[in-house]
Amino acid sequence: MDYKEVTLLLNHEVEPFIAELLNALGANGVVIEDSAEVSKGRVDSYGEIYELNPADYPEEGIRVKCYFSLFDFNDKLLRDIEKSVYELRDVPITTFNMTTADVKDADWENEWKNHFHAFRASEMFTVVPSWEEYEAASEETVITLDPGMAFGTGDHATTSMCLKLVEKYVLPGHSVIDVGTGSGILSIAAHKLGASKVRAIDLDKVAVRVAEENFAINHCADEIETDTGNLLVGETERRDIILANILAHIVDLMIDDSYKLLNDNGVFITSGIIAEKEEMIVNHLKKAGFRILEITRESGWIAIAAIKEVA
Ligand SMILES: C[S@@+](CC[C@H](N)C(=O)[O-])C[C@H]1O[C@@H](n2cnc3c(N)ncnc32)[C@H](O)[C@@H]1O
Repeated sequence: MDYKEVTLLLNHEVEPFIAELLNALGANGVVIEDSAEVSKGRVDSYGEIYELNPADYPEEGIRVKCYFSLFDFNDKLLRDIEKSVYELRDVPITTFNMTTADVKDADWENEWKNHFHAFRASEMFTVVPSWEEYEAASEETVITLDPGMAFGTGDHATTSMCLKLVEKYVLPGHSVIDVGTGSGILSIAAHKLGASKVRAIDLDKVAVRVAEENFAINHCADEIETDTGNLLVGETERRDIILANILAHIVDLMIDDSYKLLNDNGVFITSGIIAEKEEMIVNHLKKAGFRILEITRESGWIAIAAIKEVA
């Protein structure tokens, strides 16, 4: 299928909100190019700086590319994007520019590849694109990924915060369900940590296919169960760990079911929550019976680990 690419130039303050906003309007994928990345540089495990190509990044602010199928695209959509950006509460809009272009499906898949290089995502895990040669140091555990059209290269703040929490709370023998698995990255991490049973589900059929491909690349296709599914609807098996990196208003819908489906002392690890929604989610978690173990924060996003504590 061919897509319409919508490119937005925006000031930095919009960054924590723009992916959620565009996803809510039906975007099939969002890529954010941040001018600050060029000056930051990236370090791989040998201490070499990745040379980022400045031509791939805007001179200032952020460039956001998102993709809509031709069925969903029309002039009203562009007006809705502009209106939603200007309606963001407490965010000054000092730069706004929007252009569109036609892209072939294959071009969009390749767009990821310009921005995705091997990187250390947590103390233990290094995420490596499937098309890149990488020699891991002895202390690194590699997750090999081709995210294709699914979310989850690991370098989004929400994914990397979840990975760190997965590394901390998933223990050998645990049973895990990964709701909104995307590329499958968190399930692969849980498996590599010794989880004995992992189930990865996503509402999006394409994401489930991509996750299955990534499980195969990481030699764990036979050990991780996959399915399409809407949150925890229809799930009956109790788990030690529930993972959900989705969006605050969606996570909110699964808090009570998560509590019911966790074993005693089981942990719910969740992200995709913008800082402004922290209070709402924390209050709901506590009301459901959870105790908050920790909250981590990065780039305007938060991640939470909460325990179903039984005295
Ligand atoms: C932000 S991505 C997270 C991907 C990956 N788990 C990660 O941490 O990088 C959210 C995923 O949740 C899926 N999703 C959204 N709503 C869902 C729902 N109601 N039930 C299951 N999955 C859902 C999306 O299709 C997407 O793949």
